[in-house]
Amino acid sequence: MGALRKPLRPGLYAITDNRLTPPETLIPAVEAALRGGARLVQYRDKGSSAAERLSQAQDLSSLCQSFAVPLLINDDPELAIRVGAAGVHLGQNDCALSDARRRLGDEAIIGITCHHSMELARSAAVNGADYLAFGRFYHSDTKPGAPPASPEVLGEARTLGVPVTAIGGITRTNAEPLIRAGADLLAVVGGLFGGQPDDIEARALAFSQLFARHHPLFSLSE
Ligand SMILES: Cc1ncc(COP(=O)(O)OP(=O)(O)O)c(N)n1
Ligand SMILES: Cc1nc(C(=O)O)sc1CCOP(=O)(O)O
Ligand SMILES: [Mg+2]
Repeated sequence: MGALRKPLRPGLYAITDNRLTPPETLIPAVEAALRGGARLVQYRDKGSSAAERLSQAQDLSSLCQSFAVPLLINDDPELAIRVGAAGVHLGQNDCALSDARRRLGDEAIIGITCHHSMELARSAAVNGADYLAFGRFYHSDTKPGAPPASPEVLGEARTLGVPVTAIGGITRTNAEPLIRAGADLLAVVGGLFGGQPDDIEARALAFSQLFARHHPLFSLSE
């Protein structure tokens, strides 16, 4: 793996969910994740109106800036521009990486879903993706139909020199093999925001401690 580019640091990648982090708890929930050491945040909301999404993304953008942690917007480069987010996450059925890059500029962080495919990963790397996302690694209540992946792809993808993200059903108790296999970031919804809200910070901290033990570039103090 090369050094992480732009402001990307290895660690927990917190992804919001309009079911688990509804508008009234979104900001305290993400703040707890940031206090626990989340290194990247994604606003992913498949249910709210455009006006609600704008308001929530604005609030998240301010919060993430106060922690100096990049905020990415799922699927929606225009919303990312409107709220001054650091970038976007795009799947294979979302807008093309080249279009998003043209709209957001060279400094934007653009992550690409690669499922379990090195072919998709090579194409995303050649086209300037800032991280490659593989998954799902475990059963996911958030996205049960996501195609499965196995950890070997993480090690293979490291050879491309682009940061590698793992997603899908990840919890504190099943995360270690994914970091050891090569994940720079673990993208988590239910394993972070599911369960008791009071425990979010402790859950995030547990992920951070796993990175401290098993990722060569992780630093708790950064
Ligand atoms: C970090 C990360 N990895 C994968 C996804 C999934 O993106 P996509 O395939 O576009 O599916 P939706 O999230 O849009 O349902 C992601 N969002 N983040
Ligand atoms: C949004 C998403 N994408 C996936 C993929 O495999 O591409 S899995 C997933 C859901 C992640 O949520 P949880 O941590 O609750 O499983
Ligand atoms: Mg998408």
